[in-house]
Amino acid sequence: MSTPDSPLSAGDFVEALRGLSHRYWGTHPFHRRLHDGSLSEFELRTWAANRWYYQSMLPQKDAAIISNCPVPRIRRDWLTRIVYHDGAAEGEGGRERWLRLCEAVGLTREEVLDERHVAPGVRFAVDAYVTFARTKPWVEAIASGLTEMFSGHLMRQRVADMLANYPWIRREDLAYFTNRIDAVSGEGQATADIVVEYCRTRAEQEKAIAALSFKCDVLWSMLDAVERAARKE
Ligand SMILES: O=C(O)c1cc(C(=O)O)c2c(n1)C(=O)C(=O)c1cc(C(=O)O)[nH]c1-2
Repeated sequence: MSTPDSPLSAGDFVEALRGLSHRYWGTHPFHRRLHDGSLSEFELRTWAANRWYYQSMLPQKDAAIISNCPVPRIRRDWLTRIVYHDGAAEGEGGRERWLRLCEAVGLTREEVLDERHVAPGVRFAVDAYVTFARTKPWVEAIASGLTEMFSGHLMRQRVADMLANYPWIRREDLAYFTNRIDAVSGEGQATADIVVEYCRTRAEQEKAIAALSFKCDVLWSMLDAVERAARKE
């Protein structure tokens, strides 16, 4: 008989995780405006310079997961994420592609790298994500990254909408997203498989759901802070 303490089946567990999709930042008003073309150039620059902080901290978040994880197969997997963002050499990788997008919207590398535009709320939210990965059990940290299950569709839409609605943005400026779309679909599934494999008890499953919920709050708070910072001009 199923009780409140009995583990969810793998299917129900994944459904419960997917059920958080309405909390994902895809529906945030600022993202809606990014997609429908109504952002000013200043708002676009504010978005790109702030999201830089998220992009730049992802390798440290993934390194924290590796440092807490005793499973070689998973550490190996997470290493590829670090190399994906940092690149195999200087001037390559997701980090570099994000900087190119920043330049395309009119920012200099210098003003992105020195973080002068990063809003306090964005820094606070991103730092909370990194601290989560450093201090929580590795499987919860991995579960918090499951927002990637929701991001493939959003990124595909973003490329189409930005090309249609900001005529001065070229396809090559969006290489960060076009490159990321393929990576993300595979990674989202692989992450879900790991979370299902390692969260066996109901308590572990609930922690994973809470971790994904926390991450939705991180992303949502980032956009709240970006929206406010972009009002200043
Ligand atoms: O453009 C997006 O909407 C979006 C969302 C997310 C996400 O949902 O966390 C990530 C990314 N992009 C992304 O590019 C990326 O590298 C990434 C890594 C992670 C993570 O939590 O480890 N999320 C995301």
